[in-house]
Amino acid sequence: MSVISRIEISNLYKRYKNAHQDSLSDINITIEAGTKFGLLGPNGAGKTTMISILCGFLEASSGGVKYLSNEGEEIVGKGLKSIIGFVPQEYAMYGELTPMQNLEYFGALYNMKPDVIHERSVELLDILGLNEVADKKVANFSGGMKRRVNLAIGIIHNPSIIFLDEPTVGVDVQSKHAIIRFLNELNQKNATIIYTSHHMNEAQEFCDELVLIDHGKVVAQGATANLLATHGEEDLHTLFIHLTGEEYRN
Ligand SMILES: Nc1ncnc2c1ncn2[C@@H]1O[C@H](COP(=O)(O)OP(=O)(O)OP(=O)(O)O)[C@@H](O)[C@H]1O
Repeated sequence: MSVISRIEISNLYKRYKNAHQDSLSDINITIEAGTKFGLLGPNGAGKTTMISILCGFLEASSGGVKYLSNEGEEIVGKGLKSIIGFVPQEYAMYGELTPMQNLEYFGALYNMKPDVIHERSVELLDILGLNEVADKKVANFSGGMKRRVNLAIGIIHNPSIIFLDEPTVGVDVQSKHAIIRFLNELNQKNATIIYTSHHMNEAQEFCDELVLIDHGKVVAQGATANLLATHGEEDLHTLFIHLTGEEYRN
């Protein structure tokens, strides 16, 4: 399998059916493999739309996304599906099943062998502090536990590019800490992490690179430290307000 070198997003536009304006407009971004990349913006900015297009769940209206190998070839089809992991904002799991049963189910969808699924599940549940509840129904779990199960499901097939839509929303400090620590560990093992968040402190600490979008357009992009220096801001929260304004978004 080819190793991913970068993701190139060029002249990307998205307008939903019957919408009167673009949800994404003229997006041009290159994401280098191995980065921790933040996709930030206020409510309705277009973050979920962008992640959905990047993962292939949604079609762009024009322009596109290319996953390129080290040899400069485009990675497509099954080869691409196997290297992408997606952790959605909503809980994508079966409440009546245990974490282990959920992982067995989703692992099978990736055509993983049962013994490989089992080994990987035991490892993930252990790392994410879920081994003691591996045989309990997910429906009774706390928000933080469900988020950790969501994460384990999204990466059961050991993807090298991991998309996460608000992975730390609505969880306690302990789960948030465990999730971020685990994402850092995955990144150290060369996984590319692309995530959205509303937590500016967390994003500032976590991301090497980020893009800030507002009303479907890129308003800033670059290495986190460079962006702050260029705009003369001390932290991402202030830069965010400076670039996107203070009015409410619906
Ligand atoms: N299925 C859809 N049909 C029509 N418009 C949509 C659809 N999904 C999203 N939109 C619109 O596209 C824009 C971008 O939405 P999107 O959900 O991508 O933003 P977001 O940055 O992820 O927001 P949030 O932070 O609230 O999750 C919004 O104006 C939204 O109303």
